[in-house]
Amino acid sequence: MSRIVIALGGNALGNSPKEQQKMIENAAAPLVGLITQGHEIIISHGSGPQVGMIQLAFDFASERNPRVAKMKLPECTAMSQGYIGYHLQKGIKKELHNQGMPWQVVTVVTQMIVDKKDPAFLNPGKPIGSFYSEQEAKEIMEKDPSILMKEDSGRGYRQMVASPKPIDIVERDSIVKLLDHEFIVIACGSGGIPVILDENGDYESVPAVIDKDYTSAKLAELVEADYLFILTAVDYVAINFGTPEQIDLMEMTCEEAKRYCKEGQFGAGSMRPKVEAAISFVESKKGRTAVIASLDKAPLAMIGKSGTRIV
Ligand SMILES: Nc1ncnc2c1ncn2[C@@H]1O[C@H](COP(=O)(O)OP(=O)(O)O)[C@@H](O)[C@H]1O
Ligand SMILES: NC(=O)OP(=O)(O)O
Repeated sequence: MSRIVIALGGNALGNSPKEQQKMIENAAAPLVGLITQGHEIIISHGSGPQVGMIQLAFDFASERNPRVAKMKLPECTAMSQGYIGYHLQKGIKKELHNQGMPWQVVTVVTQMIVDKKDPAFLNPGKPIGSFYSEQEAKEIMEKDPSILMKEDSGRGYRQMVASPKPIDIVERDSIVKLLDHEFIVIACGSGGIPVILDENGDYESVPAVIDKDYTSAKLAELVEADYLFILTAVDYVAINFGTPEQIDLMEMTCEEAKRYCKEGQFGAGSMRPKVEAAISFVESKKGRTAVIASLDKAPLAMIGKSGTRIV
């Protein structure tokens, strides 16, 4: 029996509630399949697109109706944890029911401790929200100079926000207790709600979005997982990505992965955090393996027939 943390990418979850529910329904069978094989699973997920969408919806509504308040990033992140967690609970519960299995599935609203002096607060590098053309991005920045838009892995321009590194999970004990009682746990969604400890020992949220890949690696380490599966929108990690010389990688060692990172082979804010998270998890203890694969091919990735293994 292995303990497996599965991180679902926000961009792999589609662009609307309907698409998201469909993607999750498709993923539910292989996820439940892991449980029937005797494994224990913990699910985390991203929400870069969803957090941006929620923030934009509140900005738009509050400009038109004074009864609607603007919503800050930590609250948008909390809402995305609830919204995506709900779809995951629903999809997985349905599959459990179809297979006549008794397990319970539960989402934990999770806060993640970050360092208030993290240099990421001075250099926003996490893409959130939809993709825009260069012209649209310029217009958005002119209208609101507090917004920074940058190109994201050849896919268009997106809003960039601060993304500090995760340090510890506030609800860690609750997550472990739920696992010990055989719950299927969805936790650390959207990278976790970023909080810092104030002088009184209370947690205070900070305006940022943590990368769910780093968070998932941290979660996997803290719950002593054997495997970390990072499921996204591409089947493999590639070198020379997006060029005629693209090579999909079936496997890479941590040393090779570090070399490719140095060469700038992986998109900042997209594939690079996944590879760095995989390295950090694999190096945290002997025998740990990470796999980066597509949500579509999750069943194949789980039997080693698709995706990139980092060993
Ligand atoms: N070297 C690379 N190999 C594969 N994909 C890459 C690479 N560099 C950048 N990417 C991009 O990274 C994307 C995955 O990052 P992202 O969309 O942020 O993930 P998610 O939201 O699913 O967590 C891929 O869909 C691809 O467009
Ligand atoms: N929070 C986060 O990393 O989301 P994505 O995986 O959707 O980018």
